[in-house]
Amino acid sequence: MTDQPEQNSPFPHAGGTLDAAKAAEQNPDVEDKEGRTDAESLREDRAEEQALQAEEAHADEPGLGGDGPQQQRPELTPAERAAAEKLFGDRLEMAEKFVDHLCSTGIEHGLLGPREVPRMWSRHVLNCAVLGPELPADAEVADVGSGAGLPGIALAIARPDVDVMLIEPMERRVQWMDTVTKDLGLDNVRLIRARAEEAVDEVMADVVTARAVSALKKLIPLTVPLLADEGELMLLKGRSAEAEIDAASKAISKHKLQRPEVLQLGEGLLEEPTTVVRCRRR
Ligand SMILES: C[S@@+](CC[C@H](N)C(=O)[O-])C[C@H]1O[C@@H](n2cnc3c(N)ncnc32)[C@H](O)[C@@H]1O
Repeated sequence: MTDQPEQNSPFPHAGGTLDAAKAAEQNPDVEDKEGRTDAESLREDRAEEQALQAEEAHADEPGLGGDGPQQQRPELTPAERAAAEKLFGDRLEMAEKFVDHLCSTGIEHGLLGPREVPRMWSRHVLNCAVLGPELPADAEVADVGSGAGLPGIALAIARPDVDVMLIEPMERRVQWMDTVTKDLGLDNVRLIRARAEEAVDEVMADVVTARAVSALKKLIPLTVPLLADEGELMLLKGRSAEAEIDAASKAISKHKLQRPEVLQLGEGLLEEPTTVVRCRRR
């Protein structure tokens, strides 16, 4: 999860259950709704499961950013400062403290790559915070695959009226977010250590967000079950947004969603606007 916010995570899928595994082994040629055979689907699930375990095992190893000198928070450029003041208001100091954590322990723990430090504001924190003004008043927000708290912590800082559930399966990342949110004194967040698919019974959100977790065709089945009836998905994406929507057409119709909208947020505020895919139920 180092460099590219728009890069797709290799480990978003639920992982096969034992029953699914048995079924796949017995019926290797049966196709699922996405046209994959059970055996292909199982292989893909296992690869994703292994990738998640491998990433967990190596997340805190030296060499992922912890070896070098401690990195410092980059200065805000005048344009970034104007955006940060607008988005964070009187919580700008809290946002600065969050950036301090990202640039120090966040890098040391391998949550972001060291090359991200100079662009921590523009490409990560401001890029996520531009979603803030789009959230309904007092909304319940669920951020799936929060990792280093992006976008979840940035949104909780920008919008003190909303409650943000930070859903993340990897223990070290959850511990890091726990330390950081306590240090910031951020009281409108709740940490849920789980995969999205395990959190279905305890989450019913007005807005579900995710950044760099998975391509849309896999992200939709993970996130829609966490939505309240009138809720909406706000998924941060990159240039691939339209192509991902096309590739997700079966998931969109299966989950009874309207055709997603692609929004460009932060135009005139950020050097590069943030692409967000918004989906609502039909
Ligand atoms: C590439 S990181 C992105 C982290 C953060 N959203 C960001 O933009 O910096 C992907 C994160 O998604 C988490 N993840 C993967 N599969 C998930 C699932 N099924 N449910 C919830 N989180 C998941 C991973 O543990 C990882 O922290």
